[in-house]
Amino acid sequence: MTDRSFRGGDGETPAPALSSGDVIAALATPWGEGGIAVLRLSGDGCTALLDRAFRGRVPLSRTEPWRMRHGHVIDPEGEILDEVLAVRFAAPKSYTGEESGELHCHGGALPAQACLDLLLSLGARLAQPGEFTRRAFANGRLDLSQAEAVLSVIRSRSREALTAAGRALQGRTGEAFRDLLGRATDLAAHLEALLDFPEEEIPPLEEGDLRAGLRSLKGRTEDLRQRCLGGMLLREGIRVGLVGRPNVGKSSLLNALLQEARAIVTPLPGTTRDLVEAVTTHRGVPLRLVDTAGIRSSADPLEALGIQRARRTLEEADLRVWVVDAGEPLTEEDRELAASLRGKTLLVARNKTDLPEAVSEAALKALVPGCAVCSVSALEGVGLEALKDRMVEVLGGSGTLEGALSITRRQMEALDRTGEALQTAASALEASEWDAAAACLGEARSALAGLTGQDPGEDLLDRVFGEFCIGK
Ligand SMILES: Nc1nc2c(c(=O)[nH]1)N(C=O)[C@@H](CNc1ccc(C(=O)N[C@@H](CCC(=O)O)C(=O)O)cc1)CN2
Ligand SMILES: Nc1nc2c(ncn2[C@@H]2O[C@H](COP(=O)(O)OP(=O)(O)OP(=O)(O)O)[C@@H](O)[C@H]2O)c(=O)[nH]1
Ligand SMILES: [Mg+2]
Repeated sequence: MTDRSFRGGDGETPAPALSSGDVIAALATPWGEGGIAVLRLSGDGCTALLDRAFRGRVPLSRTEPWRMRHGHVIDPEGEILDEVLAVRFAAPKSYTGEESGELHCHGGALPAQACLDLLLSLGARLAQPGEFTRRAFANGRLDLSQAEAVLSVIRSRSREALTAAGRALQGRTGEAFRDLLGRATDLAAHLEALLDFPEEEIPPLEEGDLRAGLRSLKGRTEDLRQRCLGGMLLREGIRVGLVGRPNVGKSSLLNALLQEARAIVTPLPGTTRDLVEAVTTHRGVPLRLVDTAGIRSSADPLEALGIQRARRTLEEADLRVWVVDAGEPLTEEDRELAASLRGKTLLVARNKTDLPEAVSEAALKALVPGCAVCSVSALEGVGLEALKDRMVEVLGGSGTLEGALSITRRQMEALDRTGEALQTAASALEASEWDAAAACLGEARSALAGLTGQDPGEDLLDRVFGEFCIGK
């Protein structure tokens, strides 16, 4: 058999010299019991390294790449560590774009650990979090938004989120970013050319063109922002605080929204003390609902602590649902709470609409102007779908989530910066302040360049890939 000379690490075959740190290895599947555990390697020389650990009918290096082979992983003493399948990828046709390989071991922490230890002892280095994907990025296999999308795919919590992440992984987001950057660059070049004119001689026609170009760029940026906002919602979800005075039915509403008796409900005001959190998914958007203690002034120290937490949730949530009892006239507590909610992202849930009406929608709209009021009955399960629709809409998932593109918070911030810079540029242009307009356009371009990942700094890459798990 041809594989005899490839008996790995038995002292007969000297290890090929590896430049240190070139070959990375890691477990690509979770630790613990499972069907299969996949170890992956990447870097120049990883096939030679695998030859010393894997014994099949023929050495892996002599097999056709991209085809699975059966064999055993053998330690330096000749002991079989596991029966495995192995595959090699020839550069550049691999995930990382480098020479790569995989060992598919029996699932379970021990076989995988033993095989990984062997690979490390043979000269591989344990990969850092996200290092495979980082190498794929460095080798131009993925752009930065695709790399970030890998994580979104992994973390998707709904089919809709997976679709949005899949679009980004296919490169849709990167394309859109590059398109905007290209247009911004054209505009900047146009503007620079005009700056060479003495001020009074700028042709009015050119000026009109420039304004129109900027308007269209702003429009495109806003469209993209909407699609990305949808993606953000699908990826990150919304933290929704259910707040209100005691006994209005916050816990009942939580339970009704979850269709599960999660929180304790009693007719006594002051039932809920601690925060009760639970997630439900609506139109693909994870809604993290937080039930809180009814807010009132209380002498009970325990209740007071709960109320403190309720107030903190009120401050920190992405969205507050102010729950009101429609069957009882508004109290001073209601009015105080309404005042403290003013200016925040808010929905009103007019609960207990199965009872004779004491509080009308109009009265609430007058109390919190511009705020949507949803009439519901937690008891009878009325109006809950509409309430959930509104939760998603209020945070910008209006229109459709259909064309949503998954992006990260980092990307969303850069897109926001782009929009703001374009807005300022437009105002400057209207006022014929050319230099200011050029500066703002420059800002927009640098924000977009951060998005397309052209020339990213090490710290940015550390931040992006540091979130990944080892082996991705
Ligand atoms: N076993 C295994 N499953 C996996 C991965 C992997 O690396 N290994 N992936 C990784 O995370 C994902 C799939 N992504 C991948 C993307 C490109 C290539 C690749 O080798 N592309 C080459 C060769 C294609 C070919 O066979 O011709 C290319 O595009 O040139 C592999 C995986 C999910 N499933
Ligand atoms: N008729 C009617 N009663 C409701 C409705 N929702 C809740 N209730 C009742 O109102 C009372 C208080 O409900 P909870 O859900 O405990 O109210 P809460 O706002 O969580 O109260 P605290 O935890 O004390 O702040 C209970 O008796 C519920 O059965 C509703 O839609 N209609
Ligand atoms: Mg409660």
